[in-house]
Amino acid sequence: MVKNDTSDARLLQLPKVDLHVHLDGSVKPATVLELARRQGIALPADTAEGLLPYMQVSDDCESLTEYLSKFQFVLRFMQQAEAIERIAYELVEQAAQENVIYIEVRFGPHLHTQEGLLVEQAIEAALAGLARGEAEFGVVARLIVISMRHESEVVNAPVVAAAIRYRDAGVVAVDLAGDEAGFPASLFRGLFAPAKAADMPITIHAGEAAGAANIEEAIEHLGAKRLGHGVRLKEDGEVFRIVKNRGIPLEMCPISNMQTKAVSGWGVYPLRDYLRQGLKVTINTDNRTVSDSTLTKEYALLMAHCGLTIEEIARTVQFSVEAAFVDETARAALMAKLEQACRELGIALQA
Ligand SMILES: O=c1[nH]cnc2c1ncn2[C@H]1C[C@H](O)[C@@H](CO)O1
Ligand SMILES: [Zn+2]
Repeated sequence: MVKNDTSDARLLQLPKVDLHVHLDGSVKPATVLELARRQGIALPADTAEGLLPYMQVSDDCESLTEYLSKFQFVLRFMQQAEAIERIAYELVEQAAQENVIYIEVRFGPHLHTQEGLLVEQAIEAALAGLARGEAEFGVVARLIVISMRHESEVVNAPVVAAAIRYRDAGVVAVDLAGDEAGFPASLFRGLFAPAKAADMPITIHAGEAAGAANIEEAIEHLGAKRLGHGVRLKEDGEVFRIVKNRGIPLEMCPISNMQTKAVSGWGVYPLRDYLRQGLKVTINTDNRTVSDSTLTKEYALLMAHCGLTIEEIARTVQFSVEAAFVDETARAALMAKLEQACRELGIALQA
């Protein structure tokens, strides 16, 4: 059994970077209790523990589609600016508790407009919560704006446009998430063209619930600079070479990948092979509540099940710093923090 508190205490102390974490998948159950009371919404349970079955997937989750069904419950409580601000702030707080030094939080602003909030207001609320968290906890926190695959171009185009307008205010990239098997990347070439034209970084969920063709499409036609998951890259040698030769980072999320059945188990999880074959692999949580994840836990599971060393874990954090959507001054500061801590912890980093 691998415990949440890992056997190597250095894992908790290691400075971390979370490049792929969804806001609505990382809401604390205790916060839902309070928001429901304040918003006058009835709940199916009256304790944080009792809410978990509604907010977390179980081990017998069969697919990404089933995994995605968990988000409906929590989105009901995230329709007001105040709630979004608080949840963003609390996500930075959760990250700080395990020594995350940089976090890119992602959310789909249109999902928060069911009660009249504007996309812009949702973005501003998330940015305000991240800024408050950054000021209080010292974790540099930025926002990625998501378009959802099941939404029409009429809904998604203004989301991408808004993301571009908020670029200087803390939105660092745009993303495409949701049902990958039902909505291939090729449907979204037009959607991301304005982001490409504005030189706004693009990351795309690809190769999670569908094959490597989506990865190729995301890179060649949507303009992806990073890939969400990319687990199924190994299915196509040519696409593998494209990702490797261009140094495109993979935002892998191991626990989530097990739950959505992107792979059939830890024994065939390709992360270590990808790393040893020279891919820029990063390790992320995806959804801290839905997946019951922390980075510390992801690292411990990878060491236990896939044989990663703590040096390899630190190497992935280095890749995360290199892949972060920040300016070079901020990147250098993050790298210096990581290097200093690794020296103190006795973890050898690659030069
Ligand atoms: O792992 C994922 N793959 C695809 N879509 C996802 C994943 N995790 C969360 N989402 C979706 C559900 C959320 O409501 C949405 C915005 O965060 O993004
Ligand atoms: Zn994701």
